[in-house]
Amino acid sequence: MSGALDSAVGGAVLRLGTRRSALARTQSEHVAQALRERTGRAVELVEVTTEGDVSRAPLSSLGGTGVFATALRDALLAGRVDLAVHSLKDLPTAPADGLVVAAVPPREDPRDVLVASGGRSLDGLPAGARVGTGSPRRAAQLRALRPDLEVVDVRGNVDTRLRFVADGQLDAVVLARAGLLRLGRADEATDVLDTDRLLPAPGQGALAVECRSDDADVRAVCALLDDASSRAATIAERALLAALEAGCAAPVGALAVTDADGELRLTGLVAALDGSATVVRTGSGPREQAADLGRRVAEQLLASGSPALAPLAPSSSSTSSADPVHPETPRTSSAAPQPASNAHDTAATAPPERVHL
Ligand SMILES: NCc1[nH]cc(CCC(=O)O)c1CC(=O)O
Repeated sequence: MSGALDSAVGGAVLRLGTRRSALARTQSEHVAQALRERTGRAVELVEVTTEGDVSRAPLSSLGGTGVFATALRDALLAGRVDLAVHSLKDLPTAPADGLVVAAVPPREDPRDVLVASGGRSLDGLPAGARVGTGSPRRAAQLRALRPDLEVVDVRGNVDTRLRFVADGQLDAVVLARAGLLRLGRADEATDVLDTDRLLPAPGQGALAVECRSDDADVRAVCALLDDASSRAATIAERALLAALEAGCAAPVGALAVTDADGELRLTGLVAALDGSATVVRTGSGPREQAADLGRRVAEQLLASGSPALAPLAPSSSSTSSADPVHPETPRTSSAAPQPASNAHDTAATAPPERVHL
């Protein structure tokens, strides 16, 4: 079970824990194949059922969809698997005791896309069109861009969401381009939403390969997959998210890119859930100080005094819960029927779900 034993026998089979969704399996297989190619080691996928896949569960930590990560992390800590692949945007920002992100492989396209019936673009959707997303970040930015659309709260895996459009229940859905690319379905996108229109979630498009901190063998193997620029970008984005989680309850977007001189440039956004206010700040700095950059841009956002920044109600943060997978049918967003009001009122009556997808 231990890393030491694996090293002793040399080339022991690496057990890679994966969730069972098509996207999770594809991402895991992608990492498994990269490891096989670079190391010649055998890698087998071990399916781990997570709370997020089977039942309603409380968030395991402030601000994260820990439901997706917890069972994989438990399997790692129990020695049932040697490594696990997460969508970085689903991984809680709080580090897990005894575990380490051993690799951030080269990031896929971080942008969101629209998949609309009739091949429509976002601008081409008629007023009143029903657009599905389960993400407060996407909902808020969609409402800011197109207040005339009806944003519908949908849950379910990528295939389920695409089916809502195919069978006419919805006019469109918004999804991560990275997920569609990995599933070989990127050609179903009808509008690629540039990041100045819809800023992605922190970590979107990136994977995290996690293993036990004391497993030197697996850490060394995984290090071969690490991409310094993807890692630095996601460190900055997640530092921004972590700093904002401590201070506000609004949906958050963040994207860092490496510019021509090798510096990181980070854009962060918070939005009122109803789209009535958004605030965007940017900053840049050396890659080696990515976390500082994230905290600095977060401070600028917090200092903006924008009504988009709903203060975090003392009692709300630990009790809010989210189930990003079920039910499987679209339902009108709980935020939609509320009269447009400032973000402070919204936070007081209905704390937004602490899910930053
Ligand atoms: N929680 C859902 C989730 N987690 C990661 C991805 C897409 C892949 C990525 O962002 O890396 C998705 C689907 C989506 O947002 O459309």
